[in-house]
This record gives sequence, structure tokens and C-alpha cells, in this order.
Amino acid sequence: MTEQIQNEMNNLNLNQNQSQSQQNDQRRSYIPPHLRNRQGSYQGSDSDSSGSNRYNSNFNNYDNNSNSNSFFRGRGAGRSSFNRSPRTGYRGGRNVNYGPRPDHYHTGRFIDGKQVPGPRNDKIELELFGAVEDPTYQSSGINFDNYDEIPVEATGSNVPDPITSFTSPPLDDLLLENVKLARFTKPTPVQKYSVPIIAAGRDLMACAQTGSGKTGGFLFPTLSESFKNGPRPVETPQDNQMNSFVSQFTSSKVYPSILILAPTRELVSQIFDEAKKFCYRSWMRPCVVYGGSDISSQIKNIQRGCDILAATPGRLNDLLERGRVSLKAIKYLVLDEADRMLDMGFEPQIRSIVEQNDMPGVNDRTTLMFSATFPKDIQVLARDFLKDYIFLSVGRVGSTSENITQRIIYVDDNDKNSVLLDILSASENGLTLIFVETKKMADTLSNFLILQQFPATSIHGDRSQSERERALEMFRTNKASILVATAVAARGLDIPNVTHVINYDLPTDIDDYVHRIGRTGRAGNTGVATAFFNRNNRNIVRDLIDILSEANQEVPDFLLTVNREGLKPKRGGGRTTGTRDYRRQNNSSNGGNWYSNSSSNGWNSFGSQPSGQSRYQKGGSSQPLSQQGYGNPSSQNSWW
Ligand SMILES: Nc1ncnc2c1ncn2[C@@H]1O[C@H](COP(=O)(O)OP(=O)(O)OP(=O)(O)O)[C@@H](O)[C@H]1O
Repeated sequence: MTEQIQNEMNNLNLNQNQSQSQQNDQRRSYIPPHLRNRQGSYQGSDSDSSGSNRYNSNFNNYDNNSNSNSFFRGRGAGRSSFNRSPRTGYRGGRNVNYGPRPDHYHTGRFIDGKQVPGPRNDKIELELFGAVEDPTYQSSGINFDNYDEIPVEATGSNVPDPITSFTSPPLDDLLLENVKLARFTKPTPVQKYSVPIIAAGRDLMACAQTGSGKTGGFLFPTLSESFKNGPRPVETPQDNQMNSFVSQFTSSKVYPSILILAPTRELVSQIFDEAKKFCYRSWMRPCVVYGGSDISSQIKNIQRGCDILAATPGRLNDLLERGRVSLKAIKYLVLDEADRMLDMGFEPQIRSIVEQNDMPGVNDRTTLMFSATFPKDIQVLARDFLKDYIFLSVGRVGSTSENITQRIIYVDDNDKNSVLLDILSASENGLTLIFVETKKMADTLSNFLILQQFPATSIHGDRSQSERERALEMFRTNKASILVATAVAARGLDIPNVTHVINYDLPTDIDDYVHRIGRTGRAGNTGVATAFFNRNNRNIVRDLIDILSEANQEVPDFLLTVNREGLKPKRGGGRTTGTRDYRRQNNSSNGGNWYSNSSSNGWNSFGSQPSGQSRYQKGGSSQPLSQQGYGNPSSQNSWW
């Protein structure tokens, strides 16, 4: 594949020979309609080989950078130097001196029950938080204040009042300093609620629109508490004199306080980047582990200290089986993209991690779940992992942000390439993310775009880890401004300046659509999402109409027509995504009072938390979990 792309790039070389030129001329026969009859305005077709086309320099960059494999570059990560000796003999307890830490960015210590922050360092601050004008760092957009208008509903017993600004308490002083360095001036709605809820020790299921700051929603309160109180005291083999023989072999085990599970490597890497920012100068050292990458270097890294662990489930299971990680010090379990983490693909691995290892039980830890979508059946299943939780919804569950202008175009399959080229030729600035349904299609389409002289690259589950990292890096830094992706890039990725998301193939599930288009219009910025629709997508038409109407978007007539055409009414009607806390819809049985706290209308409701059975079987295969390919989306979902 790499060779093929290389060849194609060579074909685009400025010094191509005549035969290549002719060959390319034949292949580059397309001229977008709006540019036809305009002289010199489009060099993609019939162009001379003088190098005048606008994309060649980008390709050369792409080519030249093929050795740059740091996905983390430009986001503060990947620049850390792990050059001090490993820390061993981790012991919990407030009277223990933690540190010095082996990374240059978290130089604090936890001494005698108190955090002593490390010194400030301009260079590291630039590395972690970027310069104000640096476009590779997300800055909040013109519509950021509009988040305040979104109705918020928090249901459950004794919901704490929201905060209105970043203050100490409930947030820790050092955390506040780091929030300021990140240039966050006020909390987003999900953060306003999650901070006091988590500070009160409550479990939480939080549903908020894409790009509205859920990562901070779980990092700020969990880090604040940990900065203040230090790690949970646990007995380790090193503590037990009788056990000195065992300790020789187990001293390399690490005992994180916070475990964050997310479905893809890219997403856990991004969470790790965010954690590094907010852990700056603290006693806590964040780590990341994911499949598809050398496990021994990840083991070496976590052995240097691992207080916050962002992990894909498959790789974590592997480390647990190897005895490299203990979960007995866990205070916070976070499931990011929780509905994805609890769907059929991941549920057995999550159960194994949570129920079949040494993690404290549900009453002895705080469990937090975040997503933009929460289907009702997943809400029911999630109860197994939660205790007396608060359900928080910012806007309607599963709704899309009004910062995203959604356009649905009727395009027959055969015309998709042609229409896509029209759109891409007309677009000027910003990054474009194109979603297709299969890995093969991702390659085919990105190759096609490259041949049409568009600076494209692709990401999907069949590409190697370094290829995936490189593709994202090229996209993030605008060296390849078009990324063709499968659903592997649908969730969570926060890439600044993605101005356009194109659903070349619509997904079959409306929640996937919500996550995909949410790669644009983030942090109060605006964006456009275009979808190619035809009768093959009729299964999604009703949900699409609902989504568009809710977000005050235009609903084209053809959608209404297709919806009327011979569609059997859905049983129960509408989307599978719950519109709110499912307990409110099932509040007839009794079992404890709970109520809601709504910022939009002061709504109050009393009910109970019903019991129910998970739709999925517990347990799973007898095969070791690490061998089941968990955490590797490609092995779970061959179309990714
Ligand atoms: N309080 C804040 N002020 C300004 N920007 C913020 C704030 N909180 C978060 N952001 C920024 O908003 C962007 C989106 O945040 P984040 O990635 O946490 O969104 P999300 O809700 O998790 O989205 P998704 O559902 O797609 O995962 C990030 O670039 C983040 O740095």
C-alpha cells in the first residue's frame, strides 16, 4: 500500500517524464463543472507539468515527512524525555513522599499528605499549551458562549448545584493554574455540572454534544481531588516483609489511581495529551497504552510511574494478564465514549477489567461515563457498573450541535466521486474529513483523490499504527488537508480547523452519524457537514429527519419523500438513542427517591430506579482476553 502511494506520488512529481504525463493526463480527465470554461483556474486536469498545480508542494511535504511518525507532535505529547531511573516500590498513603517524578512536565511531589507543585518552566508550557496563535491547538470559537443557552437536565437523587466559574474550591489551585494556561476562561455546561457531582463523590452518566468539553468534564474533578488527597493507600508486595520473595518478581507492577478507557488508540492518545496538560507540575504521571504498538516499551514507560492510565481495553487486559498493572488503587473509573465501550464489541473486555481483576467494587470507587449518545439499552446495561448515579444531559441526548450546518445531498452511488470532486474543488480553507464505510473504500477513495491531485491521506483499522499516526499528523498539520476515514475516526477526535465533514457513505446507525459530524463545529467553532444520501440509506431516513429538525437544519424534500415510500413504521418509532435518563421513562416501580435538576425549566420529578437485565450475556469466551483481539477495532469490526 505504502509503495503504491509512493508510486502515485512519484507520478505527481514535478519532473515527471512524458509518458507519465500522458498517462496522468488521461487519468486526470475530470474538471469540476463550476470550474469548466475557466482558463487557468484549475490545474488538476490537463495541467502542464510545470508544477503550477496547487497541491504538488503538499505532496512533496507528505513524501518528505514519511519518517516523521509522531502522532503526538504539536499537541505537547511525544516530546517527553523519560531519562531518569524508573520508580519502583510504589506505596499508597498520605505520608509518603512521591517524587521526584521522571518526566520534565510533572515535577511535583506528594509529601506528608500534601501536594508540593514543581516549578514553572516557560519551555514546557509552550510545549504543552502552545502559543496563542498556533493553529494546531484548538481555541474556542465565536459560538462558545451559546453553550450557556443549551438546556441541561440532571436527574437522580440529591443533585449538587452546578458551578458557574472555575474556582477553588471545588477545584484545586494547581489545576486552576493549568486551566488558565490552557486558556479556558469558563466551564462548558457539562463541566459546570460534572465538577460538583464528581467532587461530591457521585457516580455519573453524562451525555453532552460532541466537542463540548467532556474530557475536561472528567479530568478536572478527578485530578483536583487526587492532587489534594494523593493516591489511595494500598498494600503492595513491597510493603509485606513476609512476601519479599514475591516482591522480586512483582515490583514492576503499577497502581494507577485513575483509569480511563476509550475505544481507539487515537482517542486514548488524545486523552493522554489532555491529562499531561492538566497534570503539569503535579505529583501525577499520566500514561497511555494501546494495541498495535510495542508492548515492552509501554511496560517500560508505565514502570516509570503511572498514576493516570488511558487505555484501550484489549491492551489493558494484556497488561493485567501479564501482572504489570494492578487496579486495586483505582479511585476513578472513566468510560469515555461509554455507549461504544459497552456495546457488544467491548462489553466482555470491560467486564473482565472491572469485575475479574482487583479493582475496588462499585461502592468503593467512583464510576463515570461520558458520551454524546446513550441508547436506552446501553443505559440499562451501564447500571451494572454504577451506583446511585446522576444522569446528566446537555441538550437532548444524542442531539447535534447547532454550530454544525448540516447539508444532505441526493447522490446516486455512481455519481459520488464526481460530486465529491466538485465539493472539494470549491472548498478553500480548512481540513476536510471524509467518512466511508469500508477500509478498502478508504484506500480506494484516497488514492483516487491523490490521482486527482488533492492532498489526501487515509486512516482505518488495517493501516499500521505508525501509518495511522502519520496520517493524522499530516492531517492535523494541514500537510494533507483531506483525510478519508472509516468509523475508527468517528469518535472523540479533536482536531482543530476541521471545517468540513463529508459522509460519502452514510452510516447505518444515526448515533454514528452524530459522532462523525461532531469532528467539526467544536468548542464553539462553526463547521459544515455534508452527507451523500440515496435510497440505499433509507434505513436511516427517519432518524436523519429527526436529527435535522432538532438542530433547526433544513430538511430536504427528498428525505420526506423517501421516508414516505413504503417504509414500515418502526416499532416504538424513532431513534434507539434514549431522549433522556431512561429511569424517568421507567419510574413506576419504587426503590429510592430521585429527582431532577434542570437549568432550563426548573423541572422536578420523583421516581425510582428500576431494576433490569442486561441484554448482553455476562462473561465471554474462555480464550484469554488479550488473544481475542479486544481493543483493536479492526478485529472487532472488519469494516473499520
Ligand atoms: N472550558 C473550556 N473552554 C474552552 N475550550 C474548552 C473548554 N473545555 C474544553 N475545551 C476545548 O473544547 C474542545 C472539545 O473538547 P472535548 O474534546 O473534551 O469535547 P468532547 O465533548 O469530549 O467531544 P466528543 O464528543 O467529540 O468526544 C477541545 O479542544 C478542548 O480543549
